[in-house]
Amino acid sequence: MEYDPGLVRIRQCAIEDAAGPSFPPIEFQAEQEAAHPVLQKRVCVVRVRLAPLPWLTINEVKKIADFIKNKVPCNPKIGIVCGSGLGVIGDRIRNGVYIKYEDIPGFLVSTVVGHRGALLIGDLNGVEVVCMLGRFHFYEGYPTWKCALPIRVMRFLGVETVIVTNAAGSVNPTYRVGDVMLLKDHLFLPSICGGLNPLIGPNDDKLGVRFPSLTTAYDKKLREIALETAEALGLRESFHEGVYVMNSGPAFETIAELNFLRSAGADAVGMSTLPEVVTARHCGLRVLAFSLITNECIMEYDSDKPHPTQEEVIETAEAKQEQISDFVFHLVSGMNKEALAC
Ligand SMILES: O=P(O)(O)O[C@@H]1C[C@H](O)[C@@H](CO)O1
Ligand code: HPA
Repeated sequence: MEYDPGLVRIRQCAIEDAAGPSFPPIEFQAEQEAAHPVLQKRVCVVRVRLAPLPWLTINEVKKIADFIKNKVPCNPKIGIVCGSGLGVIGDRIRNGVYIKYEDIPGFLVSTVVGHRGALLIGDLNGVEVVCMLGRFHFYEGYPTWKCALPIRVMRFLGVETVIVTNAAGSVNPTYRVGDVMLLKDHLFLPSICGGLNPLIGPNDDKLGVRFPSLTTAYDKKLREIALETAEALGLRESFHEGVYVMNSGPAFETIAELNFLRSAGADAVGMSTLPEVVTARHCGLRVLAFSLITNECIMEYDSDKPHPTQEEVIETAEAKQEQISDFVFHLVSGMNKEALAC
């Protein structure tokens, strides 16, 4: 259809100005030309379609939580995110009800091997928990805020504390494959270098503050309970506290990158967890996070050690899964006792 392109451009500018520069793309379609009844001029009628904002509002997140509560009446206080190969933690849950991610409207789907793709709600050692059997990664193509959406859903299910787990490679030479590192701090590279913080976008003050502090992101008391649990299980020697660094993935790191990360203070490197931790702290959840060290990172050019592969990651996780699930089984009980005593 013929229309005056100048007129469309003017209207487009006006709408973009009003909407602000961070608005998502706006589509314009010249629909028809008509005589303006008052101005007695021919004008172009334009249909404007505003793309919806990409972020979910609190009400939309609540709706997902309500859907889950309607399906499974529940009141979980602890949420668990299972990293690669660690879904076996769910096998210890009694009277559990599974909800596949694909059956939850507004949720996402797991696309990675080793991630089962379901929520499991039930009793873990006397504590009601909601467990994510598989998580969402940035490298799957999900924006970081979406990777962390389940954490907000957990918050609206009533969760107060989250245990976030992952598989990671060690850059600390004292760590061994099969060890566990409790996160005491992190380097969120995709956030500080790439602007990929999950809290970017409109902030709802009802959920959390615009500028949350992460100085004490990893709860000290929960780490103490975790170390006591490891001690009681005879695992203390293989437990460490350290700094986790997130690489966006999916490529594993180069030797130069690993040496750079080590010199920056990292102990272990992975491709997940931090969007969830930041989102959890923003909405007031306490966080305990740990990495299972599934491989040693290669830091020297003349090394003849095997290159890291996802198969090795899953293999180590599977070899250690019973120990890890036993640890989490006892850990939730200790955490629950502490929460009740507070
Ligand atoms: O979900 P996690 O972080 O355990 O997934 C593992 C670790 C890396 O993200 C990726 C490559 O091994 O899988
Ligand atoms: N690098 C990054 N992510 C990982 C690794 C690693 O060596 N191992 C498991 N996840």
